[in-house]
Amino acid sequence: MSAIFHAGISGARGRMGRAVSAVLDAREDVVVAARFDRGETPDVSLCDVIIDFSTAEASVELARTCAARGGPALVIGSTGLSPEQEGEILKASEKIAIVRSGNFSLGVNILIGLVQHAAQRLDAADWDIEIAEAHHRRKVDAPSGTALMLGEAAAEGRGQDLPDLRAAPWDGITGPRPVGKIGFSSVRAGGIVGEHTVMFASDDEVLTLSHSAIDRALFAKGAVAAAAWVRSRKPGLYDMQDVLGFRQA
Ligand SMILES: NC(=O)C1=CN([C@@H]2O[C@H](COP(=O)(O)OP(=O)(O)OC[C@H]3O[C@@H](n4cnc5c(N)ncnc54)[C@H](OP(=O)(O)O)[C@@H]3O)[C@@H](O)[C@H]2O)C=CC1
Ligand SMILES: O=C(O)C1=N[C@H](C(=O)O)C[C@H](O)C1
Repeated sequence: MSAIFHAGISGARGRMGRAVSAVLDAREDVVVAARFDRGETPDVSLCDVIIDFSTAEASVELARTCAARGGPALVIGSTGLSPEQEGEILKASEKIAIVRSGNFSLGVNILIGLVQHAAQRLDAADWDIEIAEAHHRRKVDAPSGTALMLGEAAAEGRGQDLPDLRAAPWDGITGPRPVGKIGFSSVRAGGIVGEHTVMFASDDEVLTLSHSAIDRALFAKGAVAAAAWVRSRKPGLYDMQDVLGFRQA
């Protein structure tokens, strides 16, 4: 059995916080040293690593707090961060090790590689890319963090940055589709855990790559694996591609 470590849960009473709690409680090598939510000041000194599924603002605040004292390491799953907030996380990662990902599932992290591969090989002049996602009615951000990661992978495949390729939402008299843009669409309904589809469409054929999350325990298991991985890493900003060994140093 691996050495025991002390974990904290930020956003502990939320949907993901409860899922993470269940995964941690089932492990013999983890002591849950802190659980906290909105309005509670955590004693982060009790933890080797904190798993955070809360809000963009709360994640930035937590990263600042941990960076200021040189630890603990963080696993950040919150989505909907602005570019400025992403910059704050990057800054904190100069002092502490952080794994940040919009999706901790193995399937989505394989899908990212497939999307990049396809985008690299399918000529932007002929192939349009559309990313569609569906989530439960309580989700507050759109497009989902996963959809944006898939968009980044597609843009990378085309040798560009997503902000340069992201299409404005199709609504009203849009005119013809601009060549090479990446479109996004979102559905919010019922209890859908998480559906993502990347469509590559030419005049002659359509290639569709998709992923369905069946139980959010999936994300919790991935986040706990990331926590076990990151607690002994040097400061830096990592993602699930690093945790899963998909990115070579
Ligand atoms: N990366 C991934 O794989 C996944 C990411 N997510 C993302 O995780 C985040 C949380 O999702 P979910 O669990 O469904 O949302 P919930 O709203 O169910 O949970 C969020 C929790 O965070 C709490 N919170 C708010 N402010 C703070 C704070 N300052 N410090 C600590 N906790 C705080 C909330 O409290 P209160 O209710 O009082 O505001 C709530 O209990 C979202 O951004 C979501 O998109 C979700 C699933 C997977
Ligand atoms: O809010 C959720 O529920 C989810 N959020 C993540 C996202 O924004 O992609 C991951 C997952 O799809 C569930």
